[in-house]
Amino acid sequence: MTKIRIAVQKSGRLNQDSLKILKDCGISIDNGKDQLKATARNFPLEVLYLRNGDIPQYLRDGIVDIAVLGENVLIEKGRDISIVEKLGFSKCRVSLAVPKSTKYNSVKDFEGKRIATSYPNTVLDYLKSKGVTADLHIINGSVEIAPNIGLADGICDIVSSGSTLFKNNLKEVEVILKSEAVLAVSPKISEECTVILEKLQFRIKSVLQARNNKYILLNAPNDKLDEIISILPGMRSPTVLPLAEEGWSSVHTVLNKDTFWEVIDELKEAGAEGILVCPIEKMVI
Ligand SMILES: Nc1ncnc2c1ncn2[C@@H]1O[C@H](COP(=O)(O)OP(=O)(O)OP(=O)(O)O)[C@@H](O)[C@H]1O
Ligand SMILES: O=P(O)(O)OC[C@H]1O[C@H](OP(=O)(O)OP(=O)(O)O)[C@H](O)[C@@H]1O
Ligand SMILES: [Mg+2]
Repeated sequence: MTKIRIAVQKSGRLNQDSLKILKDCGISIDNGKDQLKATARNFPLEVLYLRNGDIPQYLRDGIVDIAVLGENVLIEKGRDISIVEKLGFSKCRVSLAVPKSTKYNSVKDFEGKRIATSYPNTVLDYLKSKGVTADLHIINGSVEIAPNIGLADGICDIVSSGSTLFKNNLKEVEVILKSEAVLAVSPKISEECTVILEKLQFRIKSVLQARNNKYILLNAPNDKLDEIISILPGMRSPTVLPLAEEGWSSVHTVLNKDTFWEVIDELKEAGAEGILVCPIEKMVI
């Protein structure tokens, strides 16, 4: 039987969340200790554990059909590879930073300067688009230390909370790109594997939808129902059921987690009571 091959980061920031999304899709993977390859028990899928930075080449060569990796890595070394799904975790940005004490006006200040980075293509493309030429020092890790040891005038690296920059007395001056974990597909994927990918994508979408939404139930006096319903976005229109107590109804709907608290505040204001918020296991639209 044909199996789709997926690359997942062997260890590091993407590993656990990548496996969690497969698990939430109902796919069980038997993992032996230090195993570099594993097979799913209940889905035609094989997992290869690889370095994030090596994955674009495996996709290009068709060694793996699909992969979970950082979008920033694709921008750096896999612009020819398509993304089929953004997965919503490992959100970060790739930015230029300089020592706090450096006076900074614009990206032109990098002209002729030394920049330490693990993302040379990303930096070069960005600087080129701004008409700036700089001298790159390519290093694979601990990039933020470079200005402090005299290796560079600035850096380009991943920033998330900003604490690594802060600890190294650096300030973020330009955001080159924003990134998150993505599902990417090999240009060499077969037709049979494309069919399996479609099934997997359908499950992933349901999982992501569920993660992004909450199910809410509330009680409302009937004379406030119209106002309360007008506040609710919902999948279609909310479900309204009569309560045992005369003059009251129970309203059920789905709320997006981004607007969740604002909507709850408005609902309370409009007279909603006994608001219950429940996680959604899967959401098929
Ligand atoms: N601080 C961070 N916050 C959020 N996401 C991050 C952060 N650092 C890295 N990432 C994202 O996670 C991905 C993997 O980062 P990680 O540091 O685990 O691996 P790596 O050292 O870049 O790769 P490799 O697997 O090749 O060793 C990055 O490509 C980026 O997309
Ligand atoms: O803005 P922050 O939240 O501080 O995150 C940014 C840091 O996280 C990443 O390093 P990581 O911890 O993955 O170490 P690594 O360099 O060994 O990959 C990245 O290379 C930055 O150094
Ligand atoms: Mg890292």
